[in-house]
Amino acid sequence: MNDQKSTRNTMVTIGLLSLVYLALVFMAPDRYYQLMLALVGVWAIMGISWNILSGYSGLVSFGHAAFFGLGAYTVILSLVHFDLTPWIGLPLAAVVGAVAGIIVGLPTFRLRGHYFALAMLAYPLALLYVFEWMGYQEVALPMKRENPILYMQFSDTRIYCLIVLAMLVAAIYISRKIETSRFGMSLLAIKQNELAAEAAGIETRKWKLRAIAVSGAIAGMIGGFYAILLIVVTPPSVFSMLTSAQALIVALFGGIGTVWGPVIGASILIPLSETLHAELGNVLPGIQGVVFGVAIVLVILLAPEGIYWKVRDLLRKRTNRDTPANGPALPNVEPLANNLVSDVFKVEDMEEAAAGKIILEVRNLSKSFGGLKAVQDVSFTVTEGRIVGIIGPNGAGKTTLFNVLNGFYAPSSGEVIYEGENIAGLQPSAICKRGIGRTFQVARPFTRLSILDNVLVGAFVGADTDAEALTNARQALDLVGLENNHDRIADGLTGMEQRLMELARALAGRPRILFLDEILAGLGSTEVAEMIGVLKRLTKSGITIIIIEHTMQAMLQLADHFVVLDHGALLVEGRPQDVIREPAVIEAYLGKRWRERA
Ligand SMILES: Nc1ncnc2c1ncn2[C@@H]1O[C@H](COP(=O)(O)OP(=O)(O)OP(=O)(O)O)[C@@H](O)[C@H]1O
Repeated sequence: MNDQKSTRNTMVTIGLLSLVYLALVFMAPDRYYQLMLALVGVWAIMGISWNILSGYSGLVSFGHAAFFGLGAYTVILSLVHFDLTPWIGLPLAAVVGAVAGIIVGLPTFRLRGHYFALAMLAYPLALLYVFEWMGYQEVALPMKRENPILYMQFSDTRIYCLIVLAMLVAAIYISRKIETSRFGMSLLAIKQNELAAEAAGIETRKWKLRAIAVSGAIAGMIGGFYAILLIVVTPPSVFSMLTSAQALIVALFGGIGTVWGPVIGASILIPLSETLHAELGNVLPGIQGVVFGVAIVLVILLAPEGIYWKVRDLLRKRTNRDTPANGPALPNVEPLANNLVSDVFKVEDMEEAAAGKIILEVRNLSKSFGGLKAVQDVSFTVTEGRIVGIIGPNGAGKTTLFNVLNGFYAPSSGEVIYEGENIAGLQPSAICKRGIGRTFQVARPFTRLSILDNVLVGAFVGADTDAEALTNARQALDLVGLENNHDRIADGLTGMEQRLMELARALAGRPRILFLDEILAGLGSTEVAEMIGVLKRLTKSGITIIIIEHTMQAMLQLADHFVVLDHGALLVEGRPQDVIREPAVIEAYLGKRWRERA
């Protein structure tokens, strides 16, 4: 990510686009076409604003007209009432947009998915009626021809194009900065899986609020500029559904989740809709809406993530065809004997473990769902550098226990002591920040990102700077044996590679304890052996592992200590070779056939 090459490429692309834009502006035959080019810039910026919140974080907004309209009214009313120059009015509109973003975000981020999208719809509609009620049905820009530079009232439309180009370059720059920093990575993680993001130490609420503030600021500023271009502002012209829809559609059409999407979308859709409106507007009023409607249908059918990603996927497929696949270099570990028990139990290790330092102490932990006691009064300790296996029949409460230990559920009672502090009930991100990482049962790769960027998402929590995060991510890839494949795109990784990548993501946060939820699920026997080798190597570097796994054979090869749950309660705990001989464990979990084999 954030390397010099990517910054240079962005700068070169911005430079080339600016040259093309300027050439078009100066070749444009009349004012009409110049105005159209200015509008391309306006909607590209508005699309970028939408993309910063919705494209990166996945929180779809139908309400960006609220920020746009507030910006428009800020500029025009401050000029009408206070004679304030738009050069100050525009930054003021950005501040108003940012503040509005935070005010909207605070209550609305409590909602998820469709509920968030629908709630966002309400804000511009409410503002539309509020501004009408306040008597601002039609506010005209006061003419100040005596000082066109101070009041941004130029007779040459090309100057507006230059201003919008400068704002577009700034918006692209800001958006790229976000995209390639921990800000964008955090938003992408939220988009993929908000809970997993929390578990990776990302303070999701904080990043979402930052995103809506930046997004609102950009929308407010460009709304203010639109007011100057439009000369007359009415509530429907800035707060309408079409305004929000246009921001959304240029981004969706061009490519969601990338800064170039809105630029591509606006460059195609705005000239098309404006030209059709000019040519056919008399016979087909509302033709612009039709263009945007058709665009959205086409994009859903042909390229659901937009033109940018479609083209990129096609180019990548061609490149992959031309160059032989660079297979993954899996970690060089000796496959462990498939035959269990005998060679796994090393008494010396166990004695050493017993003498080790206690890193985690679970005291009388309980979690109930209504009347159901999913975890009941569970107590055990975890020794540093060891692997603790949590086992038990289906519904025994293993996942619930994991979720309480990771902060996804607050316990009904009990304590979890880590480094002298009771961490039970803290947020997942706060627990992760203290050095406790987690992987999930279902691997969740960010398919558009490289392996390195996927891992980087988890690295920010343990790093003060982006450079430190990058170093940690590379080291984590090294630990799991994926360092040679770091620039491969995550889409198309094998199940084993996805698991290793997810493990590296958790490791990149430099955890002292790692919770692994069925990390071996879906792997073949050779892969299981390889993964066991990787995990054992990790504990040699001092990491403590707590793992849920259904495959008993693998658990016996891995764990130094078993905690057995049944009906939410601790059935027995101890050394694996002792635990598997316990009649209660055989009865409740292993079954009679196990006794016959043992
Ligand atoms: N969010 C929830 N709301 C209500 N009941 C729940 C919830 N989560 C788990 N349970 C119940 O708590 C009990 C323990 O479930 P849990 O998923 O922790 O068991 P488990 O040992 O992980 O099972 P498995 O091995 O099948 O994953 C089950 O009876 C389950 O139905």
